[in-house]
Amino acid sequence: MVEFESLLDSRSYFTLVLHSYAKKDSSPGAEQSDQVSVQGLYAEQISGTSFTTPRKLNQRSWLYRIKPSVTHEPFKPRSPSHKRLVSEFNQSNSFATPTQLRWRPLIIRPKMAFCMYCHFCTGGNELQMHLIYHYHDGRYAANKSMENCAYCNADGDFLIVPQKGRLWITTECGKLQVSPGEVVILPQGFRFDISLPDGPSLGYVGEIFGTHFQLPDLGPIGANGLAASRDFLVPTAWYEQGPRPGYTIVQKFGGELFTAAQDFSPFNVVSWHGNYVPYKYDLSKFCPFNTVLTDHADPSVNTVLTAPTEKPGVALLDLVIFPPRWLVAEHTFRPPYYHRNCMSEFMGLIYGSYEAKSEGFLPGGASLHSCMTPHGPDTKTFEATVAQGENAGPFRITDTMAFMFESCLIPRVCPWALESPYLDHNYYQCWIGLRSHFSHEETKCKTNELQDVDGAAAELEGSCA
Ligand SMILES: O=C(O)Cc1cc(O)ccc1O
Ligand SMILES: [Fe+2]
Repeated sequence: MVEFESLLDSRSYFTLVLHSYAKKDSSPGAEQSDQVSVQGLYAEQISGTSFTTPRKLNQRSWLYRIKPSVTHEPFKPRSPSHKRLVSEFNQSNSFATPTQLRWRPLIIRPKMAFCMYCHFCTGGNELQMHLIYHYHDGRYAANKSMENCAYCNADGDFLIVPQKGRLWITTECGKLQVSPGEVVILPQGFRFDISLPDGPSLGYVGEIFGTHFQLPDLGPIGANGLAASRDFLVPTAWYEQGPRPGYTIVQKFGGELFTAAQDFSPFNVVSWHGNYVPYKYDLSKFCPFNTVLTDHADPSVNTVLTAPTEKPGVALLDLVIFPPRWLVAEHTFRPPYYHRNCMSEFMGLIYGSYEAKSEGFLPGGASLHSCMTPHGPDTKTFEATVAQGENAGPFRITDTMAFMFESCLIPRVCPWALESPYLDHNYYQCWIGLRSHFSHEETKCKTNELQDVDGAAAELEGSCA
């Protein structure tokens, strides 16, 4: 593994260029693309931003490979029955709903490989945004390693959040082992395969289009805190040689799947350098921030990565986490407040329990609170907090990792997510028991007291006159 230092610091004008060589002396020559490349390798560039994107945001890498990616049979559409599962969402095949939605954890059906059966449960629309941005998120379930095939997402970047079972991901830049508690970014265009060393694997997938993730600015926090760039890891170069008859590239392109046959492995990159590369991050390395005296900080305080839009501070997708931490706020309602948000919130739970939900939101489960949909702690959480009284001592939230994908786009929900047996039709019930704690009598009394004080003050003034 190589450290990803400063790669994500888009503000650094001198972005450190990473390089990795799987074989001695396979480093490129003085030029990116030598006429006779070092050790007979083909030089191939992969661009994650347009050629002319300003330098501080420009992302590209040079891959030095045994055979170039272009050496394959023509792409053919995959069978229509499978296309349905990954098609982009539009007004006719998905629904916008302001209802609070929650899904139970998925149970894995037999023989599902990651690349073929992504169970996306929500889609995005572009109505409120520049056309280039789309967004959808959901969950994956797989119990079969990919064999003799690689997946390539030509549309956008995948953010994968495993919840159960490790993922062994081979990419063109090398191998990444990603465990629950870690997240991995597979940027647009990179070919990868996923095998499942622990058997069945569950988790969440977000996909962003037209932009890439970066570290959030730290503002007044200063130069340190939240996710540190040195904790993002990229793979070291790794390659396989020799014929691979019947090898298939599965390419997601415009929301549909295509396949192309080739007779060699796409993982034939002997060395690479550049700043466009798959990477992973261990969420336990995150340095959270929080309230230290009163009031509840907005969850943005613990943003791991952000995919920005052109509007300052408005994200196409923020990855926010709720990690173990101390809650110390004095006479403050500590759980998440009741709220409605112009941003849409998709949440998942990797392990433990979530501070706003006493039951029903399980590891592997998911919830969706769309733009301006009211939500907040369930009745039990509220009542337990009130019962604790105003002066609860410091309390450590432990053994938990929840996360949120927060987006300025309004998700559209696919029919199979709304008709899913995992949908919790009783979700709304968790708030129905919230009763009024307001007492008109007490208020009246307090108002009278105030009037008395006013009266006394007037008397005092009068006596002074
Ligand atoms: O809705 C949620 O549970 C996420 C959330 C947590 C929090 O502490 C404040 C706002 C918020 O949206
Ligand atoms: Fe929320």
